[in-house]
Amino acid sequence: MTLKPENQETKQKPETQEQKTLLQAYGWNEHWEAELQRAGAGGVPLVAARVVAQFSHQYRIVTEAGEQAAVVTGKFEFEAVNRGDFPAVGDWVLVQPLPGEARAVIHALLPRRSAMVRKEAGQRVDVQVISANLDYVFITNALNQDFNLRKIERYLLAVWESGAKPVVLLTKADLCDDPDHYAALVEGVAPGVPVHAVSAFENQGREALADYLLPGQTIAITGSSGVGKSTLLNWLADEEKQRVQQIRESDARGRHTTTHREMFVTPSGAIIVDTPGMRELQLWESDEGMDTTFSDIGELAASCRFHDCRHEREEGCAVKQAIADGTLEQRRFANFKKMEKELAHMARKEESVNRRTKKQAEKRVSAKSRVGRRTASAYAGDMGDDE
Ligand SMILES: Nc1nc2c(ncn2[C@@H]2O[C@H](COP(=O)(O)OP(=O)(O)OP(=O)(O)O)[C@@H](O)[C@H]2O)c(=O)[nH]1
Ligand SMILES: [Zn+2]
Repeated sequence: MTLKPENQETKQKPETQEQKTLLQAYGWNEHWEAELQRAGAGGVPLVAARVVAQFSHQYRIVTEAGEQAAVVTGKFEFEAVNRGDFPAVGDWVLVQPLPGEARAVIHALLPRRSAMVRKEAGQRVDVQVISANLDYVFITNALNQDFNLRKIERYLLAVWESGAKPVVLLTKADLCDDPDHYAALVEGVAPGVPVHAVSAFENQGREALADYLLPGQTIAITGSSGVGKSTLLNWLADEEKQRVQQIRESDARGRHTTTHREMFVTPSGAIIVDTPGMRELQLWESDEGMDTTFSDIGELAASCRFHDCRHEREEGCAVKQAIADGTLEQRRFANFKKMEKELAHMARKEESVNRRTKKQAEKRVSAKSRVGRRTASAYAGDMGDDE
């Protein structure tokens, strides 16, 4: 008699704990729980999942039940206006598990807390989300001849704009006699941003990263080719291989960790994102990011005699004065002007594209109300159905 309830407990308890652990290991928390409640599950039984890898039209997701392939619903695709509306690595999505089928179906996206976005100004501006819901982005720069403050400024701009918090990692500290000197230079152009010198080769500076590598925190690494990102990742994930081995012994799910993926959980519990997109990040700037990255110039500009001073040949220009007396570096100002110009160029492109996209969207809506009536039954169970 006394054995029975105990048995029941041992049967149920590990299962629910394990299932919770898997999603939580990937960053699920009260915030997402609240978003899930807000989204409401409609008529279809939907479960939460995180996107861990993205291919052109297919995703790998992790649900409480494990990892699997997924595609978006036809409705999702139909309603997407640009590429940014589709799921990206790091997104939390609501899926219909479809037992017995190879792929789950993604019905909806929970609102993003942050997004690294790439906007391409070619013939048209296309918005692409490179990764979503990052807490920190490690901006890497090497402590050798490649050290480049201007590059760091550009990355900072992109990270501020994303909504994630930037951290600058100066890699290959073993190649440098005075890492502190360079760290101070970075601090000069990145007020308030943490800067750490590290060396994967000499296992140096790892303690400083412990502040970020916390359970449930999602972190991506960016920086130019050759700065040592792969080496850094292997260094950070060193114990991961062992852990995967352990999981595999106790739970078949561990096997999934060997398939292709762009997101993994480190021994410390932090979730690392490593996608080709983050690696070859093309930098895009915005007004908001500009204000944060160049707050010093903004403050100076407030003291210029003319409100609309362009800091070129104007009388009483505080920015020019700061350059003359050495408090503002000419090169930093030049970088600021260059980015400002690129921004203006992007903004003009975007404006004309927005006008076109709006027209297309209007067409879609009127087409949808026609199609909607015909295929309403097919969508009947979909989330947020407004038909
Ligand atoms: N001295 C020194 N060299 C390093 C360190 N970390 C990486 N390297 C070397 O730097 C080179 C580039 O390292 P990777 O890790 O491949 O650089 P990456 O940023 O991943 O490069 P991509 O894959 O092109 O993006 C390799 O030759 C590494 O051995 C370090 O801490 N110290
Ligand atoms: Zn001025």
